[in-house]
Amino acid sequence: MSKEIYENPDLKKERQNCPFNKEEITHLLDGGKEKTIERKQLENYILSDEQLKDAVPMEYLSHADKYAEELRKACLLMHKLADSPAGQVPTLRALMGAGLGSAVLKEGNPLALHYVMFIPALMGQGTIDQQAKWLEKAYNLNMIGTYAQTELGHGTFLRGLETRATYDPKTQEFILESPSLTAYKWWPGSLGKTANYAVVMAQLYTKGKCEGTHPFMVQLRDEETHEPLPGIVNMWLNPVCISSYIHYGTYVKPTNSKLSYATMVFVRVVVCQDVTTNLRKAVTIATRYSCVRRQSELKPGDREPQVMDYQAQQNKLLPPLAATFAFQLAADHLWNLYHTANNNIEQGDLELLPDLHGLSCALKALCSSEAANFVEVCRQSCGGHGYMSCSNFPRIYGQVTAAETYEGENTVLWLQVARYLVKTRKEQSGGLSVKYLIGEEKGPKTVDTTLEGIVKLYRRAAVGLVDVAIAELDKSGRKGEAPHDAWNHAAVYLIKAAQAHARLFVVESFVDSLKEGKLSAPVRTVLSQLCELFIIYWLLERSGDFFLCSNLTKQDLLLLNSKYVELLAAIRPQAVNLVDSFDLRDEVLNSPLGCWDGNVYQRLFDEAAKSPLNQSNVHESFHKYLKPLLKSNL
Ligand SMILES: CCCCCCCCCCCCCCCC(=O)SCCNC(=O)CCNC(=O)[C@H](O)C(C)(C)COP(=O)(O)OP(=O)(O)OC[C@H]1O[C@@H](n2cnc3c(N)ncnc32)[C@H](O)[C@@H]1OP(=O)(O)O
Ligand SMILES: Cc1cc2nc3c(=O)[nH]c(=O)nc-3n(C[C@H](O)[C@H](O)[C@H](O)COP(=O)(O)OP(=O)(O)OC[C@H]3O[C@@H](n4cnc5c(N)ncnc54)[C@H](O)[C@@H]3O)c2cc1C
Repeated sequence: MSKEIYENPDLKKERQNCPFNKEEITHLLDGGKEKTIERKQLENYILSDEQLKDAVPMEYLSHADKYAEELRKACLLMHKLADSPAGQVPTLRALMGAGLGSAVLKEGNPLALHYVMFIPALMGQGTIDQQAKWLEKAYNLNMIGTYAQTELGHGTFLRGLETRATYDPKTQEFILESPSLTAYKWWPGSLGKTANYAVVMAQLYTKGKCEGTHPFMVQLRDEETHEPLPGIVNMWLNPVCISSYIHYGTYVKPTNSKLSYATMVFVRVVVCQDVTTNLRKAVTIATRYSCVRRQSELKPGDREPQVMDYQAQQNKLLPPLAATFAFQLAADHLWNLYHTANNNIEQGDLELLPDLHGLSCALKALCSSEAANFVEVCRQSCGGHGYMSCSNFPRIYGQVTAAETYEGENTVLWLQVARYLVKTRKEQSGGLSVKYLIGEEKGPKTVDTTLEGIVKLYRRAAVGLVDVAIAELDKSGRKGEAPHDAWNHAAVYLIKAAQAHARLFVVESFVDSLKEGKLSAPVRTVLSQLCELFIIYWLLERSGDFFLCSNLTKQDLLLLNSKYVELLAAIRPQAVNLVDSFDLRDEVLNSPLGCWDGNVYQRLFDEAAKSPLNQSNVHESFHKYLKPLLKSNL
């Protein structure tokens, strides 16, 4: 007799009479029906393998055992790559970062940097000969690489990196050295115990002249014994300069000195998608839990309500729910720009490079910081159970906040965006993704609070804040301040302008995608409600920017506030159906709070029982420490 599948009655009721086709949204997020089928096949292929399951929860293992266990599973996953039903590249993408891979590798993938940075660096920076020599070895996992750029003393300021690569024309070799403690490579993933090669970013010196940072291929460990090579600590190695600019002893300048920064651009682009995946997990866990959890009294004398029925809870969870769609659509748009720009760069056409740099910095900083804030709100919305390690919120939060720092600390990236915006506005040229900065924006006198009208307000704020920042820079210039001082003293304005630009891009991507998308009427309705909720939410959060740069009035704001709370109420009934559309398996959510069946309390109890401390009634430490204390009559 088939075992009755438990489904929490409240969740069951939430799922009745769904007015839209959930699968249509699943296909939209996957990139089409075929992609959904492929993803589900891959998930079954990976998650059905008993060898990939944890015998004990990772949190109860020592540091070294965690590493060994993650490495065991990561290597097993690589063995499964060859027979994957989804093909190598889609499988690799799924196994890196926050998606399917996180269901197996909960502490992180020791081989991630090999695929996310080492191979892309070879592909983007290596010459044809170097790619012929290294790429096959890297793809066949006959070598494991990492990307070693950050040092103890420098992570942001690449022109300040201390590692030196001096070219010796006599031996035609490069001598790589770390001249000081602060020059030690620090942070590169897998560098400690896993990788035996690295792309090392170092200052290239030739004929006594520093030619700036360049990538070098360096062997770190013996391929057989895995022992560090002699001198590895002082990095006295015979590396190979990738994308050699040394022709017969003479340095040949690259067409653009920033091409060596290209790997970072790629990762910034994929990080937007990765933090969005993590945000989807957090929103799913919090939403399902908020419909299972009943607490307090809404109507005197009534049964305790689902906490999702509190407007305060909807205000916490529905903007991040909307954000998952907004960030996904913007990340897709950025991914397309990346491919176009990259294809052009390969043909020597660098025209889109500044746009790609500006936009990838903007979106990486925006998506990672907003996602981190939203994940914390999701955690808080689950009360004490959200604080438990098994809720998965601590791990999701740790992964998303890391993205605020790695691949370019967000503040530094905002300032890069501002540099690009000021230049585009002043020169009135280029600026593919910021075309609103070229030519005069005729802002509407009265504010129109329709969707299109609100997008126009975002544009007014974006261009207005750049002008405010430029006015500050000019004011400092007139006072005789040097450009670098003026820039530093305008940083607050510059960052606001960069953030307004990033928000405009996300808002326009969301609105345009709904306009262009072939959606059924019910799906269009619910996504349009989410879109309107999100762009009003952000406007209310940043209303100062809009008051400063448009004719927004107090009346308009009150009207938008009422529209916002109406939308909360309108979307509330579909919250569970929307997160179900993400089609995130319980193993990927990895949280008793977010499981599909809503059997939260039993699963919490089962998780607690797994703790080593719960394997006996009295822990041995009682007899060693507590009992003597209790007897000591202090
Ligand atoms: C595959 C499946 C995936 C699955 C999903 C996995 C995801 C999840 C795993 C993630 C795993 C990651 C793990 C972390 C890996 C690290 O963290 S690797 C290390 C990352 N480090 C960084 O990002 C360093 C940040 N710092 C920098 O990029 C540079 O120092 C800065 C801030 C851009 C400044 O550089 P600078 O040389 O001082 O340049 P600056 O003088 O500011 O500007 C000069 C010109 O260059 C331009 N420029 C600067 N940078 C660039 C650039 N990158 N491009 C083009 N132009 C540029 C400027 O716009 C400027 O142009 P103009 O205005 O003159 O026209
Ligand atoms: C989880 C994780 C994984 C990582 N993996 C790798 C890796 O695989 N390979 C690798 O090479 N690196 C890696 N890193 C390092 C990472 O890239 C750097 O930490 C990052 O680039 C920030 O640099 P920093 O640590 O020097 O911070 P700093 O730049 O020292 O930041 C400190 C403060 O200074 C401020 N600041 C710095 N410059 C400016 C400026 N010009 N204007 C205004 N404020 C400024 C920053 O905003 C910040 O508030 C990793 C980091 C983390 C957290």
